[in-house]
Amino acid sequence: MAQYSRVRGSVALLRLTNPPVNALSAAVSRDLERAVRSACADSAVRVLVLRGHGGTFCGGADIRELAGLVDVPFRVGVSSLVALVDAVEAAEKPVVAAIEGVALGGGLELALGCHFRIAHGQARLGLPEVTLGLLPAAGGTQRLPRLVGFPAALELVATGRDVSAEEALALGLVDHVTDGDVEEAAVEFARRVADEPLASRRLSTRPPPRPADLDTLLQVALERAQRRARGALAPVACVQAVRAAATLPFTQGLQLEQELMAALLPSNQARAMQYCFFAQRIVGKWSLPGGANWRNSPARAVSRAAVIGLGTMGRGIAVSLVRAGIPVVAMETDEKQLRVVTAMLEREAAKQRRSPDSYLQLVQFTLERRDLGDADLVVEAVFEDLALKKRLFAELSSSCRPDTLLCSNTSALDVDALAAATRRPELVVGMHFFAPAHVMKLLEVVCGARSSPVAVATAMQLGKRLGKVSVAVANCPGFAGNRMLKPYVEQASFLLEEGATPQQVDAVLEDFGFAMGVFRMSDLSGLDVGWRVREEAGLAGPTVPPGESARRRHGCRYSPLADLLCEHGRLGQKTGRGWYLYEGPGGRAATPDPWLHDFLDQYRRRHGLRPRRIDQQEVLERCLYALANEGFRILEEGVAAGPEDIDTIYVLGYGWPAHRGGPMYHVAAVGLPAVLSRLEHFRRLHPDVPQLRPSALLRHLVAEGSPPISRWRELLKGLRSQL
Ligand SMILES: CCCCCCCCCCCCCC(=O)CC(=O)SCCNC(=O)CCNC(=O)[C@H](O)C(C)(C)COP(=O)(O)OP(=O)(O)OC[C@H]1O[C@@H](n2cnc3c(N)ncnc32)[C@H](O)[C@@H]1OP(=O)(O)O
Ligand SMILES: NC(=O)C1=CN([C@@H]2O[C@H](COP(=O)(O)OP(=O)(O)OC[C@H]3O[C@@H](n4cnc5c(N)ncnc54)[C@H](O)[C@@H]3O)[C@@H](O)[C@H]2O)C=CC1
Repeated sequence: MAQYSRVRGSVALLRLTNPPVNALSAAVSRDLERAVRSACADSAVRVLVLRGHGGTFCGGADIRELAGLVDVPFRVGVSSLVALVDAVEAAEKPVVAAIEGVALGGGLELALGCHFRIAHGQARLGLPEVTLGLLPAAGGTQRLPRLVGFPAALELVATGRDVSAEEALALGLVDHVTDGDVEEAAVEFARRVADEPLASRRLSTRPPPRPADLDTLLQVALERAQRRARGALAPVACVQAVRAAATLPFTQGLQLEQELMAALLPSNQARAMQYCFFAQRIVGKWSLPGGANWRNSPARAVSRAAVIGLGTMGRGIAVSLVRAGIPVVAMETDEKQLRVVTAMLEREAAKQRRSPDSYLQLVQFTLERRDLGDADLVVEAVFEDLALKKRLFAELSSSCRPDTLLCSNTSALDVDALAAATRRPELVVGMHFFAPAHVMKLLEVVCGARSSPVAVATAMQLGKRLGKVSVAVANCPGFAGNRMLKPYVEQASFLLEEGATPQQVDAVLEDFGFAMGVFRMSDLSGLDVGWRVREEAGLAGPTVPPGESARRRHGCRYSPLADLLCEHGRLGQKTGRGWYLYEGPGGRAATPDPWLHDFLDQYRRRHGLRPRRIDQQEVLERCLYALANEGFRILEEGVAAGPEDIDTIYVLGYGWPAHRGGPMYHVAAVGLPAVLSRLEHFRRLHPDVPQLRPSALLRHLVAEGSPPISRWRELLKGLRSQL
């Protein structure tokens, strides 16, 4: 909990202890407040040093208490932290925070209550509450602007971005950075400042920062927040609270901060985002049917990796590896790709404030496969062509060390088929990164039927080391994420056939919170990607059996609209036209295209389709429920271990708004009986669309009385599990 001991005579060392991240639960906050008061009352103590335990300062307020997951009366929980920070700031003896590991959320607010802050060079500091649907409500929104200035505070609070110790020092957030022992440095520092007057160090007493361009700063912050997460409440509340720091005296600002927090805490959005937080931790606790799991299966060390194919994906994967300090052999057949990667590494090094050489020296470019021999792990990212990949895996199996893991970044192909092409199927897994691979936080680890625990553990661990959230899924076409995308995209196309426009469908999805609607997203990725997949699957192009009607495939409804656009050379942004019109090839600004509207009219006339008015609710329900329904099938087949896995994949990989929790969380929040009834309704209207047939699992859950989503994982263990 919290205790204090005296070191070197007059310095009291207070230790905050609540493993693993020293979260400030109500009990811990109260305990620490008592320790602060005792140390202050000890006449032998002149100065206090406050540090954490286990290599970290503090990960913030206890999110389980905030989320109502543990039984602490809410007001007691939150008021203890506020009282603690106030007591620290009001102490008559200097308090020095010794920060290592992280000081996040309430942890940083506690440090802001201290009179001085020392940080270890590797520490990270931030106020990530906005990512939990909250705001820093232990004075953070009022004290931070008084310390680092209004613009920097506004940005940090509204985005939740954390900063390095180096940046914290530049901002004035910390007083000193050390690469040595942080406690030693803090004790030394404390002795130097023991007699300094404290008045100016109490941030609450500082005058409000008043930037001349306040209104512009606020406007820009609000616009950015809306662009990042349309409809999210917390970023707006964060901006309002920081505004108060500039416009109101401290106590009134604090009161507004707490009122805003009182409105956010019980909101559905905060619940959804806190669910996402815990979901992202649950997915790390993977298991395989044989009993191997995250606890009993150690990962193999990856001290050298290789990437094959440096196109859109491979270059991002190579950058991620280099950024994590892992030497990479990068292989290509097209020499000009090597120059692109070099430029990207230089840009990335500049962004991380590193010298270009520190990154470039970690990469060995090659056009020769024999140079891969020494890698611990290879990630293949060549064209999505099964024959090419199988050939490559067979060759790698001969040319790499016998214990080298062979991983594919395929987005949908059969990982077992790749494994079967090698003499080491147990060392083959899918590592499905998302574009751009050095930015997106998701990694789907595709466990083949013969993948060994060590292969899965190594891929999962490597993902974490690259700063990603790794989710284990079983092997099936499209795995979890892309498999669910298919019914979603199909429904959107059917809606166009029935009378909607791309901009209407996109507007509904963007209002729901997606950064981009389905058609804008398809234009961005390139319509030819899906076209090639459909051709391979016999749904489009020359492989369609002769005599098959344009709008039916394998006895089911099919929309050829996207194929027709591709045949017209409309591949999306890359060709300057797709579902929308762009300024030119590579353009980003989408405008509605009159050509497309004529094309849709003609198409409907040709197929005798009478356009009808389609309302927003139908667009949303058909797209999202079809997607979630496929999610239930994935769960019932054991392709994903629980709803948390699917929701994490969608929030981190597909732009599903975090304040809506994810597709499975969303349908649980809407109510499973209501979702079932709407799917049954749509199924009656569209009997030739199998994706609208409610899944057996959805029916089962409704029959079981719609248990809360937190219980689904346990219930699923009784079903067929591939994980
Ligand atoms: C009527 C109403 C009146 C209202 C009045 C309003 C008054 C308001 C009072 C003030 C309220 C206080 C407001 C506030 O400041 C709120 C906060 O501080 S919210 C918390 C902010 N902190 C964070 O968001 C940090 C979250 N954690 C992390 O980012 C990472 O965990 C961390 C970087 C710390 C460590 O990462 P890593 O080493 O990778 O470990 P894991 O992520 O796997 O975590 C390990 C383990 O720890 C659990 N955990 C982490 N952080 C917390 C936490 N803050 N609380 C509880 N538990 C935490 C995590 O879940 C893992 O446990 P599992 O069992 O594996 O899930
Ligand atoms: N583009 C995307 O958004 C995503 C793609 N993927 C998957 O990643 C893989 C790569 O896709 P992209 O990067 O988009 O393709 P890309 O076409 O941009 O790049 C492929 C690269 O592989 C190189 N290459 C081809 N054969 C090679 C060989 N034998 N040896 C070495 N290099 C070779 C090509 O020269 C090209 O530079 C595919 O399997 C794809 O399905 C996965 C997730 C997202």
